[in-house]
Amino acid sequence: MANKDQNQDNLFQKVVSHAKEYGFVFPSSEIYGGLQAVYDYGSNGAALKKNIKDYWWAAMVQMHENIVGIDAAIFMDSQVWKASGHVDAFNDPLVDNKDSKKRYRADVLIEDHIAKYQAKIDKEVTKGKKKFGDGFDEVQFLATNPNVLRNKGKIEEIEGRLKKALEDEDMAAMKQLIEDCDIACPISGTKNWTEVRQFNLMFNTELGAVAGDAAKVYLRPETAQGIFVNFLNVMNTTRLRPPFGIAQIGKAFRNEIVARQFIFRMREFEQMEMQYFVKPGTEMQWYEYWKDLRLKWHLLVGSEENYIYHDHLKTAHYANAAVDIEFKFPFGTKELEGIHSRTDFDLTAHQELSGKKLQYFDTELNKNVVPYVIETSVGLDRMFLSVLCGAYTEEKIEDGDKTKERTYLKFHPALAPIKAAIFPLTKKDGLPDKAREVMEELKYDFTVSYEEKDAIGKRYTRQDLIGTPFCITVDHQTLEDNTVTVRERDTMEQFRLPVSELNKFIGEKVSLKELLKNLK
Ligand SMILES: Nc1ncnc2c1ncn2[C@@H]1O[C@H](COP(=O)(O)OP(=O)(O)OP(=O)(O)O)[C@@H](O)[C@H]1O
Repeated sequence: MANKDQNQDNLFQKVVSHAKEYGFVFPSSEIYGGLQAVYDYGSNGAALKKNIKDYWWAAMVQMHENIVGIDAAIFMDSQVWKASGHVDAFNDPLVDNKDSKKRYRADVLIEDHIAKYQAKIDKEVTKGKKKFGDGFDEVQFLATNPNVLRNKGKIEEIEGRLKKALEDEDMAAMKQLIEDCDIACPISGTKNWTEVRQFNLMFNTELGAVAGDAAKVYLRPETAQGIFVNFLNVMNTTRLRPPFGIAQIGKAFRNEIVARQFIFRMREFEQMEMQYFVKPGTEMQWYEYWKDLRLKWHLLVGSEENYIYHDHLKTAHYANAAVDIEFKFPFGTKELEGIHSRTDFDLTAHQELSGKKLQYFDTELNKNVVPYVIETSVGLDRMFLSVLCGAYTEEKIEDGDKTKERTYLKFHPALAPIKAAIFPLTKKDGLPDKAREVMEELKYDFTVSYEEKDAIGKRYTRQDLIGTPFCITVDHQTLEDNTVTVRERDTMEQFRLPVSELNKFIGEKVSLKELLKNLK
């Protein structure tokens, strides 16, 4: 267990370093020390991110004739966030240590404390395995060992109290739990805590130049509300009626208290959300449809063993069913995408506060109705991280009598930042000119790169590290018969192709159509 965790920790550190070293993700304002939980995307990262967006947009908007895209502003009337419940309820419990001045999420402090009891149980199991060897019966051991039972009891007790305090939004109970658990600040080592209080995750600023007149506005914490407030505009301009969807990709901002795990939890991030408006009573059928289709979308570019569904037993105040698609990140299996049946909560709330009817005329019922909504919501940055973690591959390869390590990013070609790299074998004999000619043929359709520095082997390695699926080498034979060597990233196989066939060959491999026609 400990070894496995250690490997996973190492793997995560490697992915984070790789992302920086090869131009995928940099800490924001790094020359000034970096801004916590804010990141910039480098040349390869920006290209990968764009390809993920295109993949999502094609699957959601282009492939569904009843789904359209919009691009709403980040700033919205602050009444939007009153109606949606964010002003009153988008909170996390927060506690400060008075000595270190460090701020924590109270529930996370308690969960980290619970993890210590779990670690004690794991240690007992390791000891048991050592002692009893092949005769070790783990189930029996867990059910009877007094140390295990004591620690299990502690976990159950603390979890129960935490759950109740969160449900009741009882901050005093949360503080009491921190005291009863004797939790010390990891930085100062003291137990000198402030009261636990609710902390609203929305950032706010002022709109308007004249002091006093300026209105408070929030940076949107989700893109969904931009869709709800445009429900009528879209219906009126597209003539769509339920079932239909509105999709959007855009930035969202949350002042997360615990910002860790790289781009998994950021303060500025992007969401790809779609709200599907349906006739009341049909929502569960559409919920199942989207639950199924969204997982299939992930599986087309990822390995099946990395994804699971996690049904929510307790749903948010606005939902009557909710499921997460979770991904096995190296630091744990965590939410990647949420599919929520949001009922008519949002439209009804906006209808009440704005006084505008947010309804459609249902011809079967012969009356105006507020539709129900199924939402699919995936973080673009989290998707990026899942794709990066899934692609990071280290393997041993035989090279004569030596064994070498090879690291590469096994992106699906449709997502790879660069589709093909073009190399002249040498810098002599007119090969660079010929290679430039090949590049000219390809660059209008694909993102390609040209390299002539270093030996071919080194150039292959550099492209492997950024996940380029094809390397194309122009050699002396090219000058005679206009064929090139194509080397495939994953198999490292090489074969010759006429230059005239390259567009078609690469086009099929990276085509969203080839990928998405399997999305059924
Ligand atoms: N701080 C964040 N950084 C990056 N992505 C995020 C962040 N918060 C949410 N997301 C992404 O947006 C999606 C939808 O947001 P939603 O409000 O359902 O998340 P959430 O349940 O609050 O997430 P979590 O429980 O991880 O905070 C999430 O599935 C996730 O992919």
